[in-house]
Amino acid sequence: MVGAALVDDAASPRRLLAARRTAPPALAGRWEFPGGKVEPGETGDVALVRELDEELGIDVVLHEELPGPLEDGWPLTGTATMRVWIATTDDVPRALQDHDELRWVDVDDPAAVTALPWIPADLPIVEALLRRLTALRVAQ
Ligand SMILES: Nc1nc2c([nH]c(=O)n2[C@H]2C[C@H](O)[C@@H](COP(=O)(O)OP(=O)(O)OP(=O)(O)O)O2)c(=O)[nH]1
Repeated sequence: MVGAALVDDAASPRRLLAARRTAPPALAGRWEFPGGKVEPGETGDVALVRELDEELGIDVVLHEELPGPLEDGWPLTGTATMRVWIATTDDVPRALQDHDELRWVDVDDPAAVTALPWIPADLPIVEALLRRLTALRVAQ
């Protein structure tokens, strides 16, 4: 799997896009990083650019990857893993597929961000991401 931490500005991120899933029933209503499955023959970055076009109707630029504890990024449930990239877009994301709500959340309010009902496997990713985004801001 691949997912995007879509932010308003790669150098000085203030807002992060969370997306609320519509399916399957066990995950509907939970927030996640937009993205999906890498198809045969695709690299992860190519798959992520395609998924964001399909799901949100946006062209994205991928910036750094958020390193996870595994070679393939972050553990999800079962044996699945997800690589996550910080991404930006000049377009306005729309919930075209797989989501019923998109929300720009405030990176400076980590308690509010982590209080959203994320897919449980995403919470460690969200926490590491917030630390990384804060570090990028401080470096400015
Ligand atoms: N997209 C995404 N999937 C996640 C996250 N966290 C997490 O556990 N998952 C799981 C949920 C699903 O079982 C799987 C991704 O499935 P998906 O429906 O988004 O991707 P897909 O490419 O198979 O589906 P589709 O776009 O063809 O509909 O990974 C996350 O942050 N983003």
